[in-house]
Amino acid sequence: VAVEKRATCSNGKTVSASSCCAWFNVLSDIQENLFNGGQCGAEAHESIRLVFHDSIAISPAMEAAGQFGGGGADGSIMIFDEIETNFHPNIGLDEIVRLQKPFVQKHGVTPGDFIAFAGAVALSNCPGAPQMNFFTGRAPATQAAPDGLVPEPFHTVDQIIDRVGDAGEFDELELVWMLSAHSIAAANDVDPTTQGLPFDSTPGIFDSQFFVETQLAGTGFPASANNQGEVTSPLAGEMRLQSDFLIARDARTACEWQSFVNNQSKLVSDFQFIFLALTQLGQDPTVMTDCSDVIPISKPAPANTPGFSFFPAGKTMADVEQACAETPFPTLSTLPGPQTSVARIQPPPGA
Ligand code: HEM
Ligand SMILES: [Ca+2]
Ligand SMILES: [Ca+2]
Repeated sequence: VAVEKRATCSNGKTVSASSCCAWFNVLSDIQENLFNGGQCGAEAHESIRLVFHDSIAISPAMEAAGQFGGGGADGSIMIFDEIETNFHPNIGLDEIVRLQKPFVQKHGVTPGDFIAFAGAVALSNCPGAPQMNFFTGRAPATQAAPDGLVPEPFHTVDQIIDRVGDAGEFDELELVWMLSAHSIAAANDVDPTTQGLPFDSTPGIFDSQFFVETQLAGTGFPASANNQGEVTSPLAGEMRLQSDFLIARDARTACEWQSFVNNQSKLVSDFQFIFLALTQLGQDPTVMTDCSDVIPISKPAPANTPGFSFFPAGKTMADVEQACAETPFPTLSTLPGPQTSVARIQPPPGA
């Protein structure tokens, strides 16, 4: 096997292989024309969710039973979008697939590589995110993934632990790591009446507020009540998924959940690891090319949130539903002022 040497691209940047250089053109194109000038907005959030829903659809258990179990991070969700975006857990992803497709065609890259790339670039736009990795080499999927492999917010903790265990031999701690993505997330379809309801009070920042706020006692729904997979949240305007509520309180996962509170460096290193693993599901990493040099250095967390967690205004330790039996919940300060409502995320035009 010929080992490619480090190469210098026409923009003067050094990369691990000359084949990586073409991705700089993709980068500037999507930063400008998909992510609205490098924002951590709805398009970035949806591009990150798309990585998960493309990659997690792989099942060695189904293969062992003689059925096709999906190809993981293979771009199937874009190539067979007419099939996969109609699966119930993929609701709403037709929109980001439609927005991404023209870039795939224009730049002549594979859908699987593009989805992983867009996800890594999207994360780099969210202050506080890890330095993201990106490897190329995903051949186009030849079959749609089967239905039933993507976790739903109304699934039990057992179901979700089993699913990620099957997909990538991920354990329950790694499940918690991957859910850090819900720190930069909102729901458009869980509540059919209202779009863009964030999962934490800082949906534009990759921080640990998701892990703090999911531990607070629920008080109400941000919009309509009794939606499948939704439970009450502690803040006006905030959406809480039943699955996040349960995983935050399950004896197998609660201490790992709490471990991210006030610990940005653990959050960052665990997510950097698990995101790369997700983007390599179903692929052989030893034959992929490391183009991580193309991904921008992530924006630092803003000065007013220096990696530390806080209680939202009006909330204190008394609101914490302590679930980790071994370690007390960290002492946090409360943001000053009256309780505020979490602002909705503007969906992309035409969504
Ligand atoms: C494992 C169990 C998981 C469940 C049950 C789950 C469920 C959901 C649901 C129901 C939504 C709202 C969708 C909508 O109504 O628009 C959502 C949003 C999101 N999820 Fe997850 N998710 C899980 C794991 C993950 C993982 C591992 C990632 C990424 C690594 C991820 C990334 C996201 C993102 C970024 C959004 C926000 C999308 C947006 O703002 O438009 N999720 N998730
Ligand atoms: Ca796939
Ligand atoms: Ca956040």
